[in-house]
Amino acid sequence: MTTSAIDQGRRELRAVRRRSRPFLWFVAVFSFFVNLLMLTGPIYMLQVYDRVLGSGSEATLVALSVLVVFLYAMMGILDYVRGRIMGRVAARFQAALELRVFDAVVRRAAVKPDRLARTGLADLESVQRLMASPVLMALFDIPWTPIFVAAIFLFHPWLGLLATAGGLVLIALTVVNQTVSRNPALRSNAAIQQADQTAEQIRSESEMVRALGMQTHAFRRWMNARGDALSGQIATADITGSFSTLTRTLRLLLQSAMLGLGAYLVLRSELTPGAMIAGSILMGRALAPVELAIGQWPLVERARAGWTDLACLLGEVPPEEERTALPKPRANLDVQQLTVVPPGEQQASLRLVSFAVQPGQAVGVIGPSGSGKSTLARALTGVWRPAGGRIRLDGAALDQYAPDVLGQHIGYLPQRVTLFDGTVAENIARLSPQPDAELVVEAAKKADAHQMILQLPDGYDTRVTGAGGRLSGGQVQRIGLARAMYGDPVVLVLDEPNSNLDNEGSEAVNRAIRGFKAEGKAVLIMAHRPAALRECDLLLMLEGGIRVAFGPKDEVLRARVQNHRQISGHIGPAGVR
Ligand SMILES: Nc1ncnc2c1ncn2[C@@H]1O[C@H](COP(=O)(O)OP(=O)(O)OP(=O)(O)O)[C@@H](O)[C@H]1O
Repeated sequence: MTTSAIDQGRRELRAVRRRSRPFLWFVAVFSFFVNLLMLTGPIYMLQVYDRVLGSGSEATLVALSVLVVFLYAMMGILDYVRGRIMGRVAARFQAALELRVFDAVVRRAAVKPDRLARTGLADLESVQRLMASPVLMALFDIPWTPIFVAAIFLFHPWLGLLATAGGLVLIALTVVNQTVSRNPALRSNAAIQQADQTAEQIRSESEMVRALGMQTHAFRRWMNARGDALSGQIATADITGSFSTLTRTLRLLLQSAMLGLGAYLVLRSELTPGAMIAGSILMGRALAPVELAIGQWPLVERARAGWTDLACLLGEVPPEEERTALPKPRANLDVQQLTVVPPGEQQASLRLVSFAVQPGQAVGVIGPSGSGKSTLARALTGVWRPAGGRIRLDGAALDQYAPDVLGQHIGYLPQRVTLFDGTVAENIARLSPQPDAELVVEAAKKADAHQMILQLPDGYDTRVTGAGGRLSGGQVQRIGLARAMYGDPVVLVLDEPNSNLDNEGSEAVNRAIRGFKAEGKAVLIMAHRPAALRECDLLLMLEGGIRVAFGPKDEVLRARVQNHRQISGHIGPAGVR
Protein backbone atom coordinates (compact mmCIF):
# COMPACT_ATOMS: atom_id res chain seq x y z
CA MET A 1 0.00 0.00 0.00
CA THR A 2 1.62 3.26 -1.10
CA THR A 3 1.03 6.47 0.83
CA SER A 4 0.13 8.26 -2.38
CA ALA A 5 -2.67 5.72 -2.95
CA ILE A 6 -4.03 6.32 0.57
CA ASP A 7 -3.77 10.09 0.05
CA GLN A 8 -5.64 9.76 -3.22
CA GLY A 9 -8.36 7.76 -1.44
CA ARG A 10 -8.53 10.31 1.38
CA ARG A 11 -8.89 13.14 -1.14
CA GLU A 12 -11.77 11.30 -2.79
CA LEU A 13 -13.53 10.77 0.55
CA ARG A 14 -13.01 14.38 1.57
CA ALA A 15 -14.36 15.61 -1.76
CA VAL A 16 -17.59 13.71 -1.10
CA ARG A 17 -17.73 14.99 2.46
CA ARG A 18 -17.24 18.55 1.19
CA ARG A 19 -20.47 18.26 -0.79
CA SER A 20 -22.33 18.24 2.53
CA ARG A 21 -20.73 21.50 3.63
CA PRO A 22 -23.83 23.70 3.16
CA PHE A 23 -25.78 21.31 5.40
CA LEU A 24 -23.01 21.35 7.99
CA TRP A 25 -23.24 25.14 8.03
CA PHE A 26 -26.93 24.78 8.85
CA VAL A 27 -26.05 22.37 11.66
CA ALA A 28 -23.43 24.83 12.92
CA VAL A 29 -25.96 27.68 12.96
CA PHE A 30 -28.56 25.49 14.69
CA SER A 31 -25.90 24.33 17.16
CA PHE A 32 -25.09 27.98 17.90
CA PHE A 33 -28.68 28.64 18.91
CA VAL A 34 -29.04 25.32 20.75
CA ASN A 35 -25.99 26.12 22.86
CA LEU A 36 -27.13 29.68 23.37
CA LEU A 37 -30.44 28.34 24.61
CA MET A 38 -28.51 26.00 26.92
CA LEU A 39 -27.93 29.14 28.97
CA THR A 40 -31.67 29.19 29.72
CA GLY A 41 -31.26 26.89 32.76
CA PRO A 42 -28.45 28.81 34.46
CA ILE A 43 -30.06 32.21 33.76
CA TYR A 44 -33.39 30.94 35.09
CA MET A 45 -31.65 29.76 38.27
CA LEU A 46 -29.92 33.12 38.65
CA GLN A 47 -33.21 34.95 38.28
CA VAL A 48 -35.19 32.63 40.57
CA TYR A 49 -32.65 32.56 43.37
CA ASP A 50 -31.41 36.10 43.22
CA ARG A 51 -34.50 37.99 42.08
CA VAL A 52 -37.69 36.01 42.72
CA LEU A 53 -36.67 34.63 46.12
CA GLY A 54 -35.38 38.10 47.08
CA SER A 55 -38.46 40.02 45.89
CA GLY A 56 -41.03 37.27 46.59
CA SER A 57 -42.81 38.17 43.35
CA GLU A 58 -44.98 35.27 42.15
CA ALA A 59 -45.82 37.10 38.93
CA THR A 60 -42.12 37.30 38.02
CA LEU A 61 -41.76 33.57 38.78
CA VAL A 62 -44.69 32.70 36.51
CA ALA A 63 -43.46 34.98 33.71
CA LEU A 64 -39.95 33.57 33.97
CA SER A 65 -41.25 30.00 34.02
CA VAL A 66 -43.42 30.54 30.92
CA LEU A 67 -40.43 32.06 29.14
CA VAL A 68 -38.26 29.11 30.15
CA VAL A 69 -40.81 26.60 28.85
CA PHE A 70 -40.86 28.46 25.53
CA LEU A 71 -37.06 28.65 25.29
CA TYR A 72 -36.63 24.98 26.17
CA ALA A 73 -39.23 24.07 23.54
CA MET A 74 -37.25 26.11 20.98
CA MET A 75 -34.06 24.40 22.03
CA GLY A 76 -35.69 20.97 21.73
CA ILE A 77 -36.97 21.76 18.23
CA LEU A 78 -33.61 23.08 17.05
CA ASP A 79 -31.78 20.09 18.56
CA TYR A 80 -34.21 17.71 16.85
CA VAL A 81 -33.83 19.48 13.50
CA ARG A 82 -30.03 19.46 13.60
CA GLY A 83 -30.16 15.73 14.44
CA ARG A 84 -32.36 15.14 11.40
CA ILE A 85 -30.05 17.18 9.18
CA MET A 86 -27.01 15.19 10.36
CA GLY A 87 -28.91 11.94 9.73
CA ARG A 88 -29.49 13.08 6.17
CA VAL A 89 -25.91 14.28 5.72
CA ALA A 90 -24.78 10.79 6.79
CA ALA A 91 -27.25 9.12 4.42
CA ARG A 92 -26.17 11.40 1.54
CA PHE A 93 -22.52 10.59 2.21
CA GLN A 94 -23.30 6.88 2.12
CA ALA A 95 -25.48 7.16 -0.97
CA ALA A 96 -22.83 9.19 -2.81
CA LEU A 97 -20.17 6.56 -2.14
CA GLU A 98 -22.09 3.30 -2.03
CA LEU A 99 -21.87 2.46 -5.70
CA ARG A 100 -18.26 3.59 -5.95
CA VAL A 101 -17.26 1.51 -2.91
CA PHE A 102 -19.20 -1.53 -4.14
CA ASP A 103 -17.53 -1.19 -7.54
CA ALA A 104 -14.12 -0.99 -5.85
CA VAL A 105 -14.97 -4.00 -3.65
CA VAL A 106 -16.03 -6.10 -6.65
CA ARG A 107 -13.02 -5.09 -8.73
CA ARG A 108 -10.67 -5.69 -5.83
CA ALA A 109 -12.26 -9.05 -4.98
CA ALA A 110 -11.79 -10.21 -8.58
CA VAL A 111 -8.03 -9.78 -8.35
CA LYS A 112 -7.24 -9.76 -4.64
CA PRO A 113 -9.96 -10.99 -2.30
CA ASP A 114 -8.35 -9.58 0.85
CA ARG A 115 -9.70 -7.86 3.96
CA LEU A 116 -10.22 -4.51 2.19
CA ALA A 117 -12.40 -6.18 -0.41
CA ARG A 118 -14.43 -7.94 2.28
CA THR A 119 -15.03 -5.00 4.59
CA GLY A 120 -15.43 -2.09 2.15
CA LEU A 121 -19.19 -1.74 2.56
CA ALA A 122 -19.07 -2.28 6.34
CA ASP A 123 -16.35 0.41 6.56
CA LEU A 124 -18.60 2.85 4.73
CA GLU A 125 -21.43 2.00 7.08
CA SER A 126 -19.26 2.59 10.15
CA VAL A 127 -18.45 6.11 8.90
CA GLN A 128 -22.12 6.75 8.13
CA ARG A 129 -23.12 5.55 11.60
CA LEU A 130 -20.70 7.95 13.25
CA MET A 131 -21.95 10.85 11.13
CA ALA A 132 -25.53 10.16 12.19
CA SER A 133 -24.64 9.66 15.86
CA PRO A 134 -24.94 12.23 18.65
CA VAL A 135 -21.19 11.97 19.20
CA LEU A 136 -20.56 13.90 16.00
CA MET A 137 -22.98 16.54 17.16
CA ALA A 138 -20.77 16.87 20.21
CA LEU A 139 -18.13 18.30 17.83
CA PHE A 140 -20.40 21.27 17.24
CA ASP A 141 -20.95 21.66 20.97
CA ILE A 142 -17.34 21.35 22.12
CA PRO A 143 -16.41 24.91 20.96
CA TRP A 144 -18.95 26.12 23.53
CA THR A 145 -17.15 24.40 26.38
CA PRO A 146 -14.61 27.26 26.81
CA ILE A 147 -17.44 29.82 26.55
CA PHE A 148 -19.39 28.13 29.33
CA VAL A 149 -16.20 27.87 31.41
CA ALA A 150 -15.51 31.57 30.78
CA ALA A 151 -19.03 32.34 32.06
CA ILE A 152 -18.23 30.38 35.23
CA PHE A 153 -15.05 32.46 35.62
CA LEU A 154 -17.26 35.54 35.50
CA PHE A 155 -19.19 34.20 38.50
CA HIS A 156 -15.99 33.59 40.45
CA PRO A 157 -12.39 32.76 39.43
CA TRP A 158 -12.22 29.82 41.87
CA LEU A 159 -15.27 28.21 40.31
CA GLY A 160 -13.72 28.78 36.87
CA LEU A 161 -10.48 27.14 37.97
CA LEU A 162 -12.32 24.13 39.39
CA ALA A 163 -14.33 23.71 36.16
CA THR A 164 -11.15 24.05 34.05
CA ALA A 165 -9.29 21.50 36.14
CA GLY A 166 -12.26 19.11 35.93
CA GLY A 167 -12.48 19.57 32.15
CA LEU A 168 -8.74 18.94 31.72
CA VAL A 169 -8.96 15.74 33.76
CA LEU A 170 -11.87 14.58 31.59
CA ILE A 171 -9.95 15.37 28.39
CA ALA A 172 -6.90 13.53 29.75
CA LEU A 173 -9.19 10.57 30.46
CA THR A 174 -10.46 10.68 26.87
CA VAL A 175 -6.93 10.59 25.50
CA VAL A 176 -5.92 7.72 27.79
CA ASN A 177 -9.14 5.88 26.89
CA GLN A 178 -8.39 6.33 23.22
CA THR A 179 -4.83 5.03 23.59
CA VAL A 180 -5.70 2.08 25.81
CA SER A 181 -8.77 0.90 23.92
CA ARG A 182 -7.55 1.28 20.35
CA ASN A 183 -5.66 -2.00 20.01
CA PRO A 184 -8.22 -4.21 21.78
CA ALA A 185 -10.96 -2.59 19.67
CA LEU A 186 -9.09 -3.26 16.43
CA ARG A 187 -8.30 -6.83 17.51
CA SER A 188 -11.89 -7.46 18.48
CA ASN A 189 -13.15 -6.11 15.13
CA ALA A 190 -10.72 -8.34 13.24
CA ALA A 191 -11.84 -11.35 15.30
CA ILE A 192 -15.52 -10.57 14.64
CA GLN A 193 -14.85 -10.37 10.92
CA GLN A 194 -12.94 -13.65 11.00
CA ALA A 195 -15.78 -15.38 12.87
CA ASP A 196 -18.36 -14.02 10.41
CA GLN A 197 -16.28 -15.16 7.48
CA THR A 198 -15.90 -18.66 8.92
CA ALA A 199 -19.65 -18.85 9.58
CA GLU A 200 -20.42 -17.72 6.04
CA GLN A 201 -18.04 -20.29 4.55
CA ILE A 202 -19.56 -23.11 6.61
CA ARG A 203 -23.06 -21.97 5.68
CA SER A 204 -22.39 -21.72 1.95
CA GLU A 205 -20.59 -25.09 1.89
CA SER A 206 -23.10 -26.72 4.25
CA GLU A 207 -23.74 -29.63 1.88
CA MET A 208 -20.07 -30.56 1.74
CA VAL A 209 -19.60 -29.97 5.47
CA ARG A 210 -22.42 -32.39 6.29
CA ALA A 211 -21.54 -34.93 3.62
CA LEU A 212 -17.94 -35.18 4.79
CA GLY A 213 -18.90 -35.23 8.46
CA MET A 214 -16.91 -32.03 9.03
CA GLN A 215 -19.57 -30.37 11.14
CA THR A 216 -17.95 -30.85 14.55
CA HIS A 217 -14.55 -29.61 13.40
CA ALA A 218 -16.05 -26.78 11.36
CA PHE A 219 -18.15 -25.65 14.33
CA ARG A 220 -15.14 -25.84 16.62
CA ARG A 221 -13.25 -23.61 14.21
CA TRP A 222 -16.13 -21.13 14.24
CA MET A 223 -16.46 -21.34 18.04
CA ASN A 224 -12.74 -20.57 18.40
CA ALA A 225 -13.13 -17.53 16.17
CA ARG A 226 -16.25 -16.47 18.12
CA GLY A 227 -14.36 -16.99 21.38
CA ASP A 228 -11.64 -14.61 20.22
CA ALA A 229 -14.28 -12.12 19.07
CA LEU A 230 -16.17 -12.32 22.36
CA SER A 231 -13.12 -11.96 24.56
CA GLY A 232 -12.03 -9.02 22.40
CA GLN A 233 -15.45 -7.44 22.77
CA ILE A 234 -15.42 -7.99 26.53
CA ALA A 235 -11.91 -6.50 26.83
CA THR A 236 -12.95 -3.43 24.83
CA ALA A 237 -16.25 -3.06 26.70
CA ASP A 238 -14.38 -3.39 30.03
CA ILE A 239 -11.97 -0.61 29.13
CA THR A 240 -14.57 1.72 27.65
CA GLY A 241 -17.03 0.89 30.43
CA SER A 242 -14.53 1.67 33.17
CA PHE A 243 -13.64 4.98 31.56
CA SER A 244 -17.33 5.77 31.15
CA THR A 245 -18.01 5.04 34.82
CA LEU A 246 -14.93 6.97 35.90
CA THR A 247 -16.04 9.94 33.82
CA ARG A 248 -19.60 9.84 35.09
CA THR A 249 -18.47 9.60 38.72
CA LEU A 250 -15.96 12.37 38.23
CA ARG A 251 -18.61 14.57 36.70
CA LEU A 252 -21.05 13.99 39.55
CA LEU A 253 -18.25 14.66 42.01
CA LEU A 254 -17.30 17.82 40.16
CA GLN A 255 -20.89 19.01 40.19
CA SER A 256 -21.07 18.52 43.97
CA ALA A 257 -17.64 20.09 44.37
CA MET A 258 -18.89 23.11 42.41
CA LEU A 259 -21.89 23.38 44.72
CA GLY A 260 -19.68 22.91 47.79
CA LEU A 261 -17.20 25.52 46.65
CA GLY A 262 -20.07 27.78 45.62
CA ALA A 263 -21.70 27.41 49.02
CA TYR A 264 -18.38 28.26 50.68
CA LEU A 265 -18.12 31.38 48.53
CA VAL A 266 -21.76 32.28 49.34
CA LEU A 267 -20.93 31.93 53.03
CA ARG A 268 -18.02 34.32 52.47
CA SER A 269 -20.44 36.61 50.59
CA GLU A 270 -18.34 36.41 47.45
CA LEU A 271 -21.12 34.77 45.42
CA THR A 272 -24.92 34.83 45.24
CA PRO A 273 -26.85 31.54 45.70
CA GLY A 274 -28.19 31.91 42.16
CA ALA A 275 -24.67 32.06 40.72
CA MET A 276 -23.75 28.99 42.79
CA ILE A 277 -26.52 26.89 41.19
CA ALA A 278 -26.04 28.45 37.73
CA GLY A 279 -22.29 27.71 37.86
CA SER A 280 -22.94 24.07 38.64
CA ILE A 281 -25.43 23.75 35.75
CA LEU A 282 -23.08 25.54 33.37
CA MET A 283 -20.27 23.16 34.21
CA GLY A 284 -22.57 20.22 33.47
CA ARG A 285 -23.34 21.70 30.06
CA ALA A 286 -19.67 22.42 29.37
CA LEU A 287 -18.58 18.87 30.09
CA ALA A 288 -21.53 17.02 28.52
CA PRO A 289 -20.00 16.76 25.01
CA VAL A 290 -16.72 15.47 26.44
CA GLU A 291 -18.54 12.80 28.40
CA LEU A 292 -20.56 11.84 25.34
CA ALA A 293 -17.39 11.44 23.28
CA ILE A 294 -15.88 9.13 25.90
CA GLY A 295 -19.05 7.02 26.15
CA GLN A 296 -19.26 6.50 22.42
CA TRP A 297 -15.57 6.08 21.74
CA PRO A 298 -15.86 2.59 20.15
CA LEU A 299 -18.08 4.12 17.46
CA VAL A 300 -15.44 6.76 16.79
CA GLU A 301 -12.67 4.15 16.67
CA ARG A 302 -14.57 1.94 14.25
CA ALA A 303 -15.36 4.87 11.98
CA ARG A 304 -11.75 6.02 12.06
CA ALA A 305 -10.45 2.58 11.10
CA GLY A 306 -13.22 2.37 8.48
CA TRP A 307 -12.23 5.75 7.01
CA THR A 308 -8.57 4.68 6.69
CA ASP A 309 -9.51 1.33 5.12
CA LEU A 310 -11.90 3.05 2.72
CA ALA A 311 -9.15 5.49 1.74
CA CYS A 312 -6.83 2.51 1.06
CA LEU A 313 -9.50 0.70 -0.96
CA LEU A 314 -10.51 3.73 -3.06
CA GLY A 315 -6.88 4.77 -3.52
CA GLU A 316 -5.87 1.32 -4.72
CA VAL A 317 -8.92 0.87 -6.93
CA PRO A 318 -9.37 4.25 -8.67
CA PRO A 319 -12.56 4.92 -10.65
CA GLU A 320 -12.68 3.45 -14.13
CA GLU A 321 -11.64 5.92 -16.78
CA GLU A 322 -14.09 6.79 -19.52
CA ARG A 323 -13.04 5.11 -22.74
CA THR A 324 -13.82 6.11 -26.29
CA ALA A 325 -16.43 3.72 -27.65
CA LEU A 326 -14.96 1.41 -30.28
CA PRO A 327 -16.91 -0.29 -33.09
CA LYS A 328 -17.92 -3.90 -32.57
CA PRO A 329 -14.70 -5.88 -33.08
CA ARG A 330 -14.12 -8.81 -35.39
CA ALA A 331 -12.95 -12.05 -33.86
CA ASN A 332 -9.26 -11.31 -34.34
CA LEU A 333 -7.45 -12.11 -31.14
CA ASP A 334 -3.75 -11.47 -30.98
CA VAL A 335 -1.77 -12.42 -27.89
CA GLN A 336 1.81 -11.18 -27.80
CA GLN A 337 4.44 -12.11 -25.24
CA LEU A 338 1.78 -12.38 -22.56
CA THR A 339 3.04 -12.63 -18.99
CA VAL A 340 0.56 -12.86 -16.13
CA VAL A 341 1.31 -12.75 -12.42
CA PRO A 342 -1.63 -13.80 -10.20
CA PRO A 343 -2.62 -11.02 -7.80
CA GLY A 344 -0.57 -11.01 -4.64
CA GLU A 345 1.95 -13.50 -6.10
CA GLN A 346 5.56 -12.96 -7.07
CA GLN A 347 5.83 -15.67 -9.66
CA ALA A 348 4.26 -15.48 -13.12
CA SER A 349 1.85 -18.27 -13.98
CA LEU A 350 2.05 -17.45 -17.70
CA ARG A 351 5.30 -16.38 -19.33
CA LEU A 352 5.82 -14.80 -22.75
CA VAL A 353 2.96 -16.67 -24.38
CA SER A 354 2.10 -15.63 -27.95
CA PHE A 355 -0.55 -16.90 -30.34
CA ALA A 356 -3.24 -15.57 -32.64
CA VAL A 357 -6.80 -16.60 -33.40
CA GLN A 358 -8.68 -15.70 -36.59
CA PRO A 359 -12.45 -15.42 -37.11
CA GLY A 360 -14.06 -18.84 -37.47
CA GLN A 361 -11.32 -20.66 -35.55
CA ALA A 362 -11.51 -22.62 -32.32
CA VAL A 363 -8.35 -23.03 -30.25
CA GLY A 364 -7.97 -25.73 -27.66
CA VAL A 365 -5.73 -24.83 -24.75
CA ILE A 366 -4.30 -27.96 -23.17
CA GLY A 367 -1.73 -28.73 -20.53
CA PRO A 368 -1.44 -30.41 -17.16
CA SER A 369 -3.05 -29.04 -13.99
CA GLY A 370 -1.51 -25.74 -12.94
CA SER A 371 -0.03 -25.10 -16.40
CA GLY A 372 -1.81 -21.75 -16.68
CA LYS A 373 -4.98 -22.50 -18.70
CA SER A 374 -7.38 -20.74 -16.32
CA THR A 375 -4.87 -17.92 -15.91
CA LEU A 376 -5.00 -17.41 -19.67
CA ALA A 377 -8.82 -17.44 -19.55
CA ARG A 378 -8.80 -14.75 -16.83
CA ALA A 379 -6.34 -12.62 -18.81
CA LEU A 380 -8.37 -12.99 -22.03
CA THR A 381 -11.52 -11.82 -20.28
CA GLY A 382 -9.73 -8.80 -18.81
CA VAL A 383 -10.14 -9.99 -15.19
CA TRP A 384 -6.38 -10.19 -14.63
CA ARG A 385 -4.21 -7.57 -16.25
CA PRO A 386 -1.07 -8.65 -18.08
CA ALA A 387 2.17 -7.98 -16.22
CA GLY A 388 3.84 -7.92 -19.63
CA GLY A 389 2.87 -8.23 -23.27
CA ARG A 390 -0.47 -7.44 -24.88
CA ILE A 391 -3.78 -8.99 -25.75
CA ARG A 392 -5.42 -7.30 -28.72
CA LEU A 393 -8.98 -7.79 -29.87
CA ASP A 394 -9.33 -6.59 -33.44
CA GLY A 395 -6.25 -4.41 -33.00
CA ALA A 396 -7.25 -2.74 -29.71
CA ALA A 397 -5.67 -3.70 -26.39
CA LEU A 398 -8.27 -5.16 -24.03
CA ASP A 399 -8.02 -2.21 -21.63
CA GLN A 400 -9.18 0.11 -24.42
CA TYR A 401 -12.65 -1.40 -24.00
CA ALA A 402 -14.78 -0.46 -20.99
CA PRO A 403 -15.09 -3.59 -18.80
CA ASP A 404 -18.83 -4.00 -19.36
CA VAL A 405 -18.37 -3.55 -23.11
CA LEU A 406 -15.53 -6.07 -23.16
CA GLY A 407 -17.81 -8.50 -21.32
CA GLN A 408 -20.28 -8.17 -24.18
CA HIS A 409 -17.62 -8.89 -26.81
CA ILE A 410 -15.94 -11.78 -25.00
CA GLY A 411 -18.29 -14.40 -23.56
CA TYR A 412 -16.85 -16.36 -20.64
CA LEU A 413 -17.75 -19.68 -19.12
CA PRO A 414 -15.67 -20.06 -15.95
CA GLN A 415 -14.46 -23.38 -14.64
CA ARG A 416 -16.87 -23.19 -11.70
CA VAL A 417 -20.19 -21.78 -12.85
CA THR A 418 -22.33 -20.02 -10.26
CA LEU A 419 -25.76 -18.62 -10.90
CA PHE A 420 -27.47 -15.74 -9.12
CA ASP A 421 -30.75 -15.88 -7.23
CA GLY A 422 -33.37 -15.24 -9.93
CA THR A 423 -34.94 -16.88 -12.94
CA VAL A 424 -33.06 -18.84 -15.59
CA ALA A 425 -33.89 -16.04 -18.07
CA GLU A 426 -32.44 -13.35 -15.78
CA ASN A 427 -29.30 -15.42 -15.34
CA ILE A 428 -28.85 -15.91 -19.06
CA ALA A 429 -29.45 -12.17 -19.58
CA ARG A 430 -26.60 -11.47 -17.13
CA LEU A 431 -28.98 -10.00 -14.52
CA SER A 432 -30.43 -7.43 -16.89
CA PRO A 433 -33.48 -5.97 -15.06
CA GLN A 434 -35.63 -6.41 -18.18
CA PRO A 435 -34.29 -9.46 -19.97
CA ASP A 436 -34.96 -9.34 -23.70
CA ALA A 437 -36.82 -12.64 -24.16
CA GLU A 438 -35.80 -12.92 -27.80
CA LEU A 439 -32.09 -12.54 -27.03
CA VAL A 440 -32.34 -14.94 -24.08
CA VAL A 441 -33.94 -17.68 -26.18
CA GLU A 442 -31.49 -17.02 -29.02
CA ALA A 443 -28.52 -17.41 -26.64
CA ALA A 444 -30.01 -20.59 -25.17
CA LYS A 445 -30.58 -21.98 -28.65
CA LYS A 446 -27.03 -21.15 -29.67
CA ALA A 447 -25.80 -22.92 -26.53
CA ASP A 448 -28.10 -25.82 -27.42
CA ALA A 449 -29.70 -25.47 -24.00
CA HIS A 450 -33.17 -24.38 -25.18
CA GLN A 451 -34.81 -27.85 -25.00
CA MET A 452 -33.18 -28.60 -21.67
CA ILE A 453 -34.49 -25.29 -20.22
CA LEU A 454 -38.02 -25.91 -21.58
CA GLN A 455 -38.10 -29.15 -19.60
CA LEU A 456 -37.50 -27.32 -16.31
CA PRO A 457 -40.68 -26.88 -14.18
CA ASP A 458 -41.24 -23.25 -15.22
CA GLY A 459 -39.01 -23.21 -18.29
CA TYR A 460 -37.14 -19.93 -18.56
CA ASP A 461 -38.99 -18.59 -15.51
CA THR A 462 -37.73 -21.36 -13.23
CA ARG A 463 -36.22 -19.77 -10.17
CA VAL A 464 -32.71 -20.81 -9.28
CA THR A 465 -30.52 -19.93 -6.32
CA GLY A 466 -26.87 -18.96 -6.09
CA ALA A 467 -25.91 -22.57 -5.50
CA GLY A 468 -27.92 -23.73 -8.53
CA GLY A 469 -30.87 -24.95 -6.42
CA ARG A 470 -32.79 -27.64 -8.20
CA LEU A 471 -30.43 -27.73 -11.19
CA SER A 472 -27.84 -30.44 -11.80
CA GLY A 473 -24.17 -29.57 -12.33
CA GLY A 474 -24.54 -30.21 -16.08
CA GLN A 475 -27.67 -28.04 -16.34
CA VAL A 476 -25.90 -25.19 -14.52
CA GLN A 477 -22.98 -25.50 -16.94
CA ARG A 478 -25.26 -25.34 -19.98
CA ILE A 479 -27.10 -22.30 -18.64
CA GLY A 480 -23.64 -20.82 -17.99
CA LEU A 481 -22.81 -21.41 -21.66
CA ALA A 482 -26.03 -19.70 -22.75
CA ARG A 483 -25.11 -16.77 -20.47
CA ALA A 484 -21.66 -16.61 -22.09
CA MET A 485 -23.31 -16.48 -25.52
CA TYR A 486 -25.89 -13.80 -24.57
CA GLY A 487 -25.53 -10.46 -26.33
CA ASP A 488 -23.74 -11.78 -29.40
CA PRO A 489 -20.09 -11.92 -28.26
CA VAL A 490 -17.40 -12.32 -30.93
CA VAL A 491 -15.03 -14.44 -28.84
CA LEU A 492 -15.98 -17.22 -26.44
CA VAL A 493 -13.65 -18.34 -23.68
CA LEU A 494 -14.75 -21.69 -22.27
CA ASP A 495 -12.84 -23.00 -19.26
CA GLU A 496 -13.47 -26.75 -18.98
CA PRO A 497 -16.91 -26.43 -20.64
CA ASN A 498 -17.82 -30.09 -20.34
CA SER A 499 -16.37 -31.00 -16.97
CA ASN A 500 -19.91 -31.69 -15.68
CA LEU A 501 -21.51 -32.87 -18.91
CA ASP A 502 -22.57 -36.29 -20.13
CA ASN A 503 -22.12 -37.32 -23.76
CA GLU A 504 -25.29 -35.58 -24.84
CA GLY A 505 -24.23 -32.39 -23.04
CA SER A 506 -20.76 -32.52 -24.60
CA GLU A 507 -22.35 -33.01 -28.02
CA ALA A 508 -24.56 -29.98 -27.39
CA VAL A 509 -21.54 -27.85 -26.48
CA ASN A 510 -19.70 -29.03 -29.60
CA ARG A 511 -22.70 -28.12 -31.75
CA ALA A 512 -22.76 -24.70 -30.10
CA ILE A 513 -19.06 -24.20 -30.84
CA ARG A 514 -19.60 -25.29 -34.46
CA GLY A 515 -22.43 -22.80 -34.90
CA PHE A 516 -20.33 -20.06 -33.33
CA LYS A 517 -17.42 -20.72 -35.67
CA ALA A 518 -19.78 -20.74 -38.64
CA GLU A 519 -20.79 -17.18 -37.74
CA GLY A 520 -17.14 -16.11 -38.14
CA LYS A 521 -16.47 -15.90 -34.42
CA ALA A 522 -13.64 -17.38 -32.38
CA VAL A 523 -13.61 -19.82 -29.49
CA LEU A 524 -10.95 -20.73 -26.93
CA ILE A 525 -11.50 -23.92 -25.01
CA MET A 526 -9.42 -24.74 -21.96
CA ALA A 527 -9.75 -28.49 -21.60
CA HIS A 528 -8.49 -31.73 -20.17
CA ARG A 529 -10.98 -33.99 -21.89
CA PRO A 530 -10.42 -34.81 -25.60
CA ALA A 531 -14.21 -34.63 -26.23
CA ALA A 532 -14.00 -30.88 -25.68
CA LEU A 533 -11.34 -30.48 -28.38
CA ARG A 534 -13.28 -32.02 -31.25
CA GLU A 535 -14.23 -28.71 -32.82
CA CYS A 536 -10.78 -27.16 -32.33
CA ASP A 537 -8.73 -26.21 -35.37
CA LEU A 538 -5.67 -25.16 -33.38
CA LEU A 539 -4.10 -26.33 -30.18
CA LEU A 540 -2.06 -24.30 -27.72
CA MET A 541 -0.12 -26.45 -25.33
CA LEU A 542 1.06 -24.98 -22.03
CA GLU A 543 3.41 -26.37 -19.48
CA GLY A 544 4.48 -24.53 -16.37
CA GLY A 545 3.01 -21.33 -17.83
CA ILE A 546 5.06 -21.55 -21.01
CA ARG A 547 3.83 -22.23 -24.51
CA VAL A 548 5.34 -25.55 -25.58
CA ALA A 549 3.39 -25.93 -28.80
CA PHE A 550 0.94 -24.02 -30.94
CA GLY A 551 -0.42 -24.95 -34.34
CA PRO A 552 -2.99 -27.03 -36.18
CA LYS A 553 -4.55 -29.58 -33.85
CA ASP A 554 -3.34 -32.72 -35.65
CA GLU A 555 0.23 -31.46 -35.93
CA VAL A 556 0.43 -30.58 -32.25
CA LEU A 557 -1.10 -33.89 -31.22
CA ARG A 558 1.21 -35.83 -33.57
CA ALA A 559 4.27 -34.00 -32.25
CA ARG A 560 3.09 -34.70 -28.74
CA VAL A 561 2.67 -38.41 -29.42
CA GLN A 562 6.10 -38.57 -31.12
CA ASN A 563 7.65 -36.72 -28.25
CA HIS A 564 5.97 -39.09 -25.84
CA ARG A 565 7.22 -42.11 -27.81
CA GLN A 566 10.75 -40.70 -27.89
CA ILE A 567 10.75 -40.11 -24.16
CA SER A 568 9.32 -43.54 -23.35
CA GLY A 569 11.75 -44.98 -25.97
CA HIS A 570 14.74 -43.55 -24.08
CA ILE A 571 13.71 -44.79 -20.75
CA GLY A 572 11.58 -47.79 -21.69
CA PRO A 573 12.60 -51.26 -22.92
CA ALA A 574 12.73 -49.98 -26.52
CA GLY A 575 15.57 -47.68 -25.56
CA VAL A 576 17.54 -50.58 -24.16
CA ARG A 577 17.37 -52.44 -27.44
N1 LIG B 1 -5.93 -16.72 -7.63
C1 LIG B 1 -4.67 -17.16 -7.67
N2 LIG B 1 -3.76 -16.67 -6.82
C2 LIG B 1 -2.51 -17.11 -6.84
N3 LIG B 1 -2.04 -18.04 -7.69
C3 LIG B 1 -2.89 -18.57 -8.57
C4 LIG B 1 -4.25 -18.17 -8.60
N4 LIG B 1 -4.86 -18.87 -9.56
C5 LIG B 1 -3.92 -19.68 -10.10
N5 LIG B 1 -2.75 -19.50 -9.51
C6 LIG B 1 -1.50 -20.19 -9.80
O1 LIG B 1 -1.25 -20.08 -11.18
C7 LIG B 1 -0.79 -21.32 -11.69
C8 LIG B 1 -1.64 -21.72 -12.87
O2 LIG B 1 -2.95 -21.99 -12.39
P1 LIG B 1 -4.18 -22.20 -13.39
O3 LIG B 1 -5.42 -22.23 -12.57
O4 LIG B 1 -4.09 -21.17 -14.46
O5 LIG B 1 -3.87 -23.64 -13.98
P2 LIG B 1 -4.77 -24.56 -14.91
O6 LIG B 1 -3.90 -24.98 -16.03
O7 LIG B 1 -6.04 -23.89 -15.26
O8 LIG B 1 -5.04 -25.79 -13.93
P3 LIG B 1 -6.32 -26.78 -13.94
O9 LIG B 1 -6.22 -27.60 -15.18
O10 LIG B 1 -6.10 -27.60 -12.72
O11 LIG B 1 -7.54 -25.94 -13.87
C9 LIG B 1 -0.82 -22.33 -10.55
O12 LIG B 1 0.49 -22.48 -10.08
C10 LIG B 1 -1.67 -21.66 -9.50
O13 LIG B 1 -1.18 -21.97 -8.22
